[in-house]
Amino acid sequence: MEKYKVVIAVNYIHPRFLEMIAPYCEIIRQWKYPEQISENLLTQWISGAEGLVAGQGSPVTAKVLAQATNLKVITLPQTGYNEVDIAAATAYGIPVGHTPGVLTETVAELAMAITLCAARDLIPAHQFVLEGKWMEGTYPVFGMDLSRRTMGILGMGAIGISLSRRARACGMTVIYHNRHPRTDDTVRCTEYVTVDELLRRSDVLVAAMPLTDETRHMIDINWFKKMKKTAIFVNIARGGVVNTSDLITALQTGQIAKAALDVSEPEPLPVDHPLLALPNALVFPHIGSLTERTRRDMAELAARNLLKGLAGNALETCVNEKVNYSSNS
Ligand SMILES: NC(=O)C1=CN([C@@H]2O[C@H](COP(=O)(O)OP(=O)(O)OC[C@H]3O[C@@H](n4cnc5c(N)ncnc54)[C@H](OP(=O)(O)O)[C@@H]3O)[C@@H](O)[C@H]2O)C=CC1
Ligand SMILES: O=CC(=O)O
Repeated sequence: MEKYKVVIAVNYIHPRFLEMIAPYCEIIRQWKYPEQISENLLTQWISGAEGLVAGQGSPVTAKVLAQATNLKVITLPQTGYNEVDIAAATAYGIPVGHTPGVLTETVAELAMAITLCAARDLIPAHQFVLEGKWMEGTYPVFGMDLSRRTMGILGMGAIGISLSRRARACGMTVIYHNRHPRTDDTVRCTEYVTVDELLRRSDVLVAAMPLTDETRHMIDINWFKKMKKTAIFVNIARGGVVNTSDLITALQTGQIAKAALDVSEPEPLPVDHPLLALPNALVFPHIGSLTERTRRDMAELAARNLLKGLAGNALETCVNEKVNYSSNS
């Protein structure tokens, strides 16, 4: 049997993914460097590919897709699909697979964890012990308790809902904003509010929406000015939903109290980036779904989506359902 020709344009791929596709696919090109692959190089590589593995940092633009004459499927071993021009993929009839669902609880758990780290000053407190300062006196910084506070979630989707359950378990009131209020039972005990009300009332504001043309740099200084000066801003969505220099200003001027960020713009964040010089910003290296079990589940779902698409069968989790194979047959 002739193997399908596949290009891997992400610099890390879980071994389980490679193991699952090995009997059916020949990897004709694989990007292995820490920086992201350039649009020009991907444009050259794509012409012979039937399958493309893309994701964090791979620019699957309209220019790249215009050369993808043999491409049957794109698979992303992640949920966010902001790296792919979905309109162009759809126009070319190429289904794009991603991995929602299998990582939801894991990412919500991380969101809750970094919220707690920021609220209770956990990392500086640990540092205080490591530096031997405890011998000189008690830890001098008061934290903020979460119970009887309000969490505002911007983007009440799968991850937002899972996070809202955790926040309520901590005794928080949960309010949220989406473009459309949810009508299902999952948002029971939460309140839909306008953006202005979300900003005004939140003690913790969490960004959990996708990065799109509409949300890019949506959270800016005008938003921070409407927030409480004691508020914590948490980002588990994408760095690009925030104007980073405005966030730095807000943290420097006391417009908000703290930030806890699983994602940043750029990624990776260089060590001399001004965000890292701020004592009230906690930055984590995009580890929302980084557990052994979840990454394996994501790898397996991404591999199944690739193999199904290559065989002309419906992807299990498709971003552009309109061009998924089942809807064509
Ligand atoms: N840090 C990490 O490791 C991870 C980060 N992510 C990020 O989290 C994002 C969300 O994932 P998930 O919850 O599964 O996605 P979902 O699609 O389930 O939820 C997204 C929610 O965002 C809302 N939304 C979309 N656009 C806007 C907008 N302009 N303003 C306000 N709300 C908006 C949607 O509601 P409506 O359409 O009504 O507006 C929807 O409820 C992903 O796109 C990804 O970027 C995902 C996984 C891991
Ligand atoms: O950020 C990770 C993802 O799955 O999206």
